[in-house]
Amino acid sequence: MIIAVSGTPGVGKTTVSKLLAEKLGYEYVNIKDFAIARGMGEKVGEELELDIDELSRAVEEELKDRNVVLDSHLSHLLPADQVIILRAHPKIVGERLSERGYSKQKLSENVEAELVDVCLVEAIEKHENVIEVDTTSKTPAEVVDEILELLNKGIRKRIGIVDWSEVYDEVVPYLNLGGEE
Ligand SMILES: Nc1ncnc2c1ncn2[C@@H]1O[C@H](COP(=O)(O)OP(=O)(O)OP(=O)(O)O)[C@@H](O)[C@H]1O
Repeated sequence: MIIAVSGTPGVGKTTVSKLLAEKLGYEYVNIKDFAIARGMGEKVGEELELDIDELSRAVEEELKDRNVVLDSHLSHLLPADQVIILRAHPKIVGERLSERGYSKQKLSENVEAELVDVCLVEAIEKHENVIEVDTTSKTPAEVVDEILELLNKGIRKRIGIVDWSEVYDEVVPYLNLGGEE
């Protein structure tokens, strides 16, 4: 069983993926490490540009018969039996990515992506089994318990639980509306 945990950078994918894998007794797979170990991808500045088709083939070939939790903001684009899309208030995403020293442009791109549901929309275009979880004001353990409760009830699809358009004004400070670098 492949469970893909995805979402905007900074929503808590790695934290939740590791705890979810531990609770399920699944292998934790960081997709970036998986790709690098196989000589995939091309360094573009700080980023590793990955070929999704090549990555999908490798995941399909190597992981399809194993119980794994895939951790990446790209994992919803890969072959998976279940996709978990983590959400967080865009202000939280902004605060966390600011602490990492993201440029104003990169910060704005990611906050906007969370604001307009980019990962969720991409996930439901590709997968039927998509569970969306709002991590705002929840501990990682509470998030994992919520995921396990849904899966144990046989719920494979639960989306449409956040609408950040209502908080747009709160995140304007993180949006690079002036086009600064
Ligand atoms: N539920 C939570 N409550 C409070 N803090 C959290 C929670 N989940 C994650 N964090 C914190 O938020 C930061 C980002 O978490 P994490 O690295 O797991 O996010 P990510 O989505 O994997 O980011 P990236 O995609 O950049 O790797 C970390 O400092 C982590 O400790």
